[in-house]
Amino acid sequence: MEKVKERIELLRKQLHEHNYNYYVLSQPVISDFEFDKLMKELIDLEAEHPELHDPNSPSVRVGSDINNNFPQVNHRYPMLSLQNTYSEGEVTDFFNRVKKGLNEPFEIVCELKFDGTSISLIYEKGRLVRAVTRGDGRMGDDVTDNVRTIRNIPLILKGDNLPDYLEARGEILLPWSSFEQINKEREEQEEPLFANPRNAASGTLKLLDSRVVASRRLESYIYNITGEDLPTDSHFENLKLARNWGLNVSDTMRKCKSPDEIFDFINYWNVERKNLPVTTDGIVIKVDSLIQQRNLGSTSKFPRWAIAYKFNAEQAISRLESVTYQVGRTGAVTPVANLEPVLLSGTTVKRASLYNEDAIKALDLHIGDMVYVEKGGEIIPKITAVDLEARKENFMIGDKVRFATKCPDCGTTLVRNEDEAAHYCPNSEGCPTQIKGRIEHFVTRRAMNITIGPETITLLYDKGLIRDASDLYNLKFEDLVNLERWGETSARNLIESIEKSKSVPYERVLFALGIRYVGETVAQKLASAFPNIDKLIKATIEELTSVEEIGNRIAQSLIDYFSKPEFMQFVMRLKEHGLQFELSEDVLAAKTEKLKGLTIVISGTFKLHSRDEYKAMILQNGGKNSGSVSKNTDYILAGDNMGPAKLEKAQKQGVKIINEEDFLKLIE
Ligand SMILES: NC(=O)c1ccc[n+]([C@@H]2O[C@H](COP(=O)([O-])OP(=O)(O)OC[C@H]3O[C@@H](n4cnc5c(N)ncnc54)[C@H](O)[C@@H]3O)[C@@H](O)[C@H]2O)c1
Ligand SMILES: [Zn+2]
Repeated sequence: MEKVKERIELLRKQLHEHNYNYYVLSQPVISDFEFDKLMKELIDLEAEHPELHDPNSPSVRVGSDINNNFPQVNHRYPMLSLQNTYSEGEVTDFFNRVKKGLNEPFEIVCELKFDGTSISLIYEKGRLVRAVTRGDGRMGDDVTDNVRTIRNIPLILKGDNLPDYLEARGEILLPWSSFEQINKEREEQEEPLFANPRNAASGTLKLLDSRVVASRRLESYIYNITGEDLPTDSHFENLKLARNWGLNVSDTMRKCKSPDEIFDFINYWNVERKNLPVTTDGIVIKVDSLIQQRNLGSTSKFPRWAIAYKFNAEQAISRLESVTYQVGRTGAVTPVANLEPVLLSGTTVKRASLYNEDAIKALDLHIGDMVYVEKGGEIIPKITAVDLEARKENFMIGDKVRFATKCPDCGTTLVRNEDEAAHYCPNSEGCPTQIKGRIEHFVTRRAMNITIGPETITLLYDKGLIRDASDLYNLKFEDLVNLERWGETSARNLIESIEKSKSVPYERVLFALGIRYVGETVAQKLASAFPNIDKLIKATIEELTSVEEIGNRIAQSLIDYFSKPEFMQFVMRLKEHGLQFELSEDVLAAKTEKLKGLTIVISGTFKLHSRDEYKAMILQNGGKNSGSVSKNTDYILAGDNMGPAKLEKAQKQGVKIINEEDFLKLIE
């Protein structure tokens, strides 16, 4: 008995933590399948031991995505989760339960289960007034500003017979193509990758800068209409009408009458879903009639009139042939597993990522091992386990995999910092891959936008014409025109493109330098806080971390960069070539110091300007914008629906609360 209690408590604790990683941080550490297995164990144990019931158990509560960066809003109708299963038998059980519960004819609607993050779009008289996340099911985060940037969410609905009050509920997702693009950029920045499009979508929806959200190409799929005076009693018909109103309803939903028809739908989409532009992780099976739905009711966590059947992630088994290492432009070394080619989710897989030394150790990997590979949405698949049974009878088994000690490119001894998982090649000045990688980053479209490909960079590097990106500005027409396969036009084009890059604005030049952890957004933040490079070079850790979103890790990386003579000389050479190392006149002219020294927290929704506009105004006027209330807060700029937690904290700390008009007077 004591044992069971301990196990239940441990499971609850673990599941709470995984919920937090998944919903709030958008960085899960275990797979959904493993999570669902733990949850099932908890549910089964709790069913056997009703005396250990706890209303706060993760088995009876919706996992919450609430963080304190957004105002919270109550849901008029609760937003629940779905009961889920991986077993066809449980789908049949569900069907029979419904049949028994209703004891009258009924119809089922089968839909794809889109794997993103849920949203409730509130339309009043056809206008989008609010968009709220699921939160804990009873209240969610108000992310209206961000949702307004999603192109297939109409701000005004079409048609005349619209209900006065309407909640369109659906999923916000990131198509595969955008997900891969974002992860490619994060990889270049050596930022942690999103495990799958779902985490990328939920992470994006909770960003504080709507402009970044707008650039990420989120999409919505609407799967439910709630409200008073709905047009019909059929969920299916209402969704069809919603499509005419302009909402994006998938045309894959089908009506079914029997378990067999449901299984046909499941089997069809288990194959066909691989051709969809977005991720799906199962199908949802719902009772069609709204009256029947109400009669069946809900638990505190999910409706009794629906169930989700989830697809298993696809796995393959293959032999590990070797482990090789790749060096990135910041010197980070990543291990790659080379496998005997094997078919997985329709593509031939030859490589899998191994992340870092700890991941290799955890798998206890040996060359020749039979390993399980899975494609969970990553750019390249990952190894999830080793077949230990197979190892026993395996005559081909080789050495235990040990992380490389030398750089595969330049032979320098690798280093690993104490609190980091990654190994680095410290030879930033002489390691060819790093040098070429930095030049490739420097010229990308979003940095200096110079039209030159990796092959040309390698060619010019091998010929000794460039040793770093600043040498691009020394290139002469004569240097290029005589190169093999080059002509006058290509030589002239490159010279012109290089010349043009001298007018690229300061923030993009900062990004182009390729300082570890300094991505586009960070570069923008730095540029507005330190309007020229000399100020940035002189900035202390404290000054750097006082800028919004700049933490210790980024600050330390900047300090390290500017303390290396080779990088300082590089920056000076770029300066001599005439690149932009300060904010342009017009940006500077608009700047004031009216809010100098003041820290302001923004909370609630506003009428006169958007949150982002207010944020920009604070920065433009020399103030600091912070996400949470603390003893350093000077003002709270409060709109409607300010989060109750923030309000209470503000009153406790005695922070002054001002409204939109007061704020605008401050900067008049
Ligand atoms: N790996 C982890 O650490 C971890 C942690 C927490 C949760 N999870 C995963 O998340 C699941 C629980 O998440 P959840 O509560 O959001 O449930 P869920 O994602 O399994 O199902 C409910 C959600 O499905 C979505 N949905 C998509 N298409 C739909 C449709 N056509 N009709 C209705 N709803 C539709 C809705 O947003 C709804 O909220 C777990 O089963 C687990 O797989 C994983
Ligand atoms: Zn090296």
